[in-house]
Amino acid sequence: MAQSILDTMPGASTGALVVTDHLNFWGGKRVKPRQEKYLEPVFEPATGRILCQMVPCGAEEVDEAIKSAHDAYQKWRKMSGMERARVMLEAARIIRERRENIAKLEVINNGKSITEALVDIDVSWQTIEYYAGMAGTLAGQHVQLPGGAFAYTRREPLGVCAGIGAWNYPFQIACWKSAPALACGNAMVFKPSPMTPVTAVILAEIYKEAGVPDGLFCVVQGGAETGTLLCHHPMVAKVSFTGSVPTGKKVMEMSSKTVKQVTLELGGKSPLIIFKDCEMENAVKGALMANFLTQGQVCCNGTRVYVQRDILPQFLEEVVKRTKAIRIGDPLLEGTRMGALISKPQLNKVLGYVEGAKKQGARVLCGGDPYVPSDPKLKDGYFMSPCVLDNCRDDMTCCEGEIFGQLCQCCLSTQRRRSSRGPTTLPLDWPLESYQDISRAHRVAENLEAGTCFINNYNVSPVEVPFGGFGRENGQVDHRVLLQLKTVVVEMGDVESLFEVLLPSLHFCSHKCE
Ligand SMILES: NC(=O)C1=CN([C@@H]2O[C@H](COP(=O)(O)OP(=O)(O)OC[C@H]3O[C@@H](n4cnc5c(N)ncnc54)[C@H](O)[C@@H]3O)[C@@H](O)[C@H]2O)C=CC1
Repeated sequence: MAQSILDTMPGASTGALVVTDHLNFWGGKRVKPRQEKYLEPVFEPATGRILCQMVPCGAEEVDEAIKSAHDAYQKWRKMSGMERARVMLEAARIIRERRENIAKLEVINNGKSITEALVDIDVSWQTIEYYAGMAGTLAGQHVQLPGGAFAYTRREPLGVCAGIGAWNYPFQIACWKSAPALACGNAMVFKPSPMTPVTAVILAEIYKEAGVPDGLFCVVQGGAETGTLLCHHPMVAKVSFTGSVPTGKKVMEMSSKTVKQVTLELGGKSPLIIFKDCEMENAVKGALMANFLTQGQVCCNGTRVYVQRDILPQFLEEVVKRTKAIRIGDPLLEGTRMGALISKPQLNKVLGYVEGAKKQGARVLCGGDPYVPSDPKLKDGYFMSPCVLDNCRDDMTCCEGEIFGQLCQCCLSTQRRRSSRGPTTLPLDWPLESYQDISRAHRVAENLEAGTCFINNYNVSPVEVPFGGFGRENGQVDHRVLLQLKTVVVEMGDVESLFEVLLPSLHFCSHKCE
């Protein structure tokens, strides 16, 4: 049982946990996978050891989960917003109470530092709390019409929503997707990334414990094939996806076949602009926050850093000094600030970008190498020293695509040009502007084509604020795409028919003919 996994967490250490519990969840319980011949190993990034086996769900299992979610939806949708809110607040409370144990499990599966994982879990329960607060406020409109007639609109749930998650924020993404969906009266079948299958099922158990109807939040494990089954299933009303741009396009295309609504949270390649009137200490801190969270595996990171010429040497010196001081190692230790990348292929991909950047003329100011921590149990982990590049140009490979690693995040694209680059071709842009001249800050924000602009900070995403570059999650916008509007028109008098005038003559005529 998940509870027992969480119970073992207080004494958990890196390199010791093996997860053998079933990772699917529907009908209110964990479900044994049926396609065991297709099992895929899931690795603990800090050690390279096998943590568990993920068995993808096939068509029959996906169908069963969706039907279980649909049954729960029939009960949940009839509850008032306040009733739903109470259950959700209880779920938020349980998560808060178990935050440390959930965070530890997340670290073991994902490789990020415990300091960051704790923030993720806090953001998770806050998201559920926020949308619980909104559940009771969802209301339609009343419109008065002539002659005492009126119309009203009802804001109704869509039905069963599918959530497809990425591996960089496994538990948080499951909460970001489920909290607004459930608050609006929907059910959700969630598919985590096959690389991080462990914590979504903990969320399913917590929702159940809090009192949702059995099946309301289901978890199906798997990769592209299972995701495809969700996108094609006729009983799924909406797909909310987080991941890469190419997969997002496929999700949109598949969902269009059965006219499902879609929310896409995709990758990006955001710029970070540092003006010479910045407060240097904050600009440097902002650059680190923009580049190194979750080992650089964050879709909104500010990876292309444009610094005005006058302050460039000082800026680089400070950034390099602090980057070298980042403590890398066992992600479960309190003092660690950088853990391991998600997988060996991801590590190799990022190292490949470093080599490519060097060949194209970038200068490595620090890092960019595989890192072997002194603790022998971490020798096969996917660690890399965070890297700062100088002399980058927009046409370099490292400045074009999303890298998702410590190179990308510290790829200082410090071009000696006067103008800062315009929007990227990717759908996601979160530019940072760091300066003290606040009127310039607003002028630049107005003229950037971007989903979000941070002024004098970076990667600050409280749940109250809409997040995204293509689709939007959080804040007061998310729930609108999780509800459908039904208009009800009510007549209080007699029916006026346009055809009524013809009737007397017709009647007269037939009478005469008789
Ligand atoms: N926006 C974000 O937060 C994230 C962006 N990414 C970007 O994506 C890159 C690759 O990461 P992946 O995890 O491989 O992303 P991905 O886009 O391949 O996978 C994301 C999710 O979609 C599922 N999926 C894959 N193919 C599918 C299909 N045909 N139909 C339905 N679902 C499908 C995956 O199983 C996973 O749950 C990263 O290097 C990064 O650039 C990755 C994670 C998060």
